[in-house]
Amino acid sequence: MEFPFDINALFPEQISVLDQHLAAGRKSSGRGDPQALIARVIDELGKASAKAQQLPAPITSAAKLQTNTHQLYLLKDGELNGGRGVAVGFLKVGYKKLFLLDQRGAHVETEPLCVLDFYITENLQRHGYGQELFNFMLQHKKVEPELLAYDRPSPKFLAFLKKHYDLKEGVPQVNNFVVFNGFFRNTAAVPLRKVPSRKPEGEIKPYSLVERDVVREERRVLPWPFVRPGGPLPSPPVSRSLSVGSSPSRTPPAALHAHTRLSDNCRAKRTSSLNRSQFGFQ
Ligand SMILES: CC(=O)SCCNC(=O)CCNC(=O)[C@H](O)C(C)(C)COP(=O)(O)OP(=O)(O)OC[C@H]1O[C@@H](n2cnc3c(N)ncnc32)[C@H](O)[C@@H]1OP(=O)(O)O
Repeated sequence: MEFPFDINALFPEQISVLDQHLAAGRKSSGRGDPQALIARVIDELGKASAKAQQLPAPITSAAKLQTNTHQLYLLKDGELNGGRGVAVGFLKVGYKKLFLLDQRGAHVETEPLCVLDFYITENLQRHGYGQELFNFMLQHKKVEPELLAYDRPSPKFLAFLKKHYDLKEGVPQVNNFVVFNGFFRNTAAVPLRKVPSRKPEGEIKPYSLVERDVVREERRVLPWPFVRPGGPLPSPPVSRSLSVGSSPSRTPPAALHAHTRLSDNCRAKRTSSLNRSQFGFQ
């Protein structure tokens, strides 16, 4: 995604880790307030992500980032757009308190790191950028992919997780999050924040109200999947499957460190692909 200002001046690193302060490590050498320009990049990427996922409104924006404790990894390609750089995409993660079901169907109260939003601009998808961004986050957060919770992953994202990290056996949940088999097997290594068993009433909702749900709340009276008295079961808000891999079959857990083994492949693929697709950026 191109912008009418110098992306390289705004984001000195190939991947910038942004939080509520909207600072990317260096003051812009161009015109304008760096924070406002960073906000503009986040807002445009957030809008494009929502459109790609057919969400009614963006779940990622500068304003939302400023009022949460989420982290947003922003990937640029500094060589494109005549050396001014382009914003390639972003990955947003954050901790969420969740009730999850383990393989035996028992409720587990957790606070895992969750993947909340993930987007690579359309014309750069399937070039390895997504894997580069995801691997960076895994290393930055020191976490393995099966130890994360995924907020309503799209079909493309599920294909991505299966291909790159061998994540395919999901543990069925009643909320919108997807976790994979290794999530519960490796709880010793999970950056789970153990939540005290006794919580004030209502602090944790049986149905986790997250950003995607807040968007939906603006259009609905009752949150899915609760049924209106006497009414039919409402449909999910978007036409994406809400859980995956409910097969009872058990396969060996995904090999740890798969992402590091694959990172070289992803770079090689992207480099060759880029030669065919460096035109027509939005
Ligand atoms: C919790 C959430 O954030 S859910 C929302 C996820 N985001 C979206 O769905 C937005 C649109 N999609 C995208 O932005 C991207 O496709 C991402 C972020 C899912 C993946 O980023 P990419 O740069 O495309 O991934 P990368 O190139 O590293 O890996 C490619 C693999 O991802 C999967 N993938 C990517 N695009 C597609 C697609 N159009 N159809 C099917 N699978 C896809 C495939 O497994 C693909 O491997 P393949 O080309 O050999 O089939």
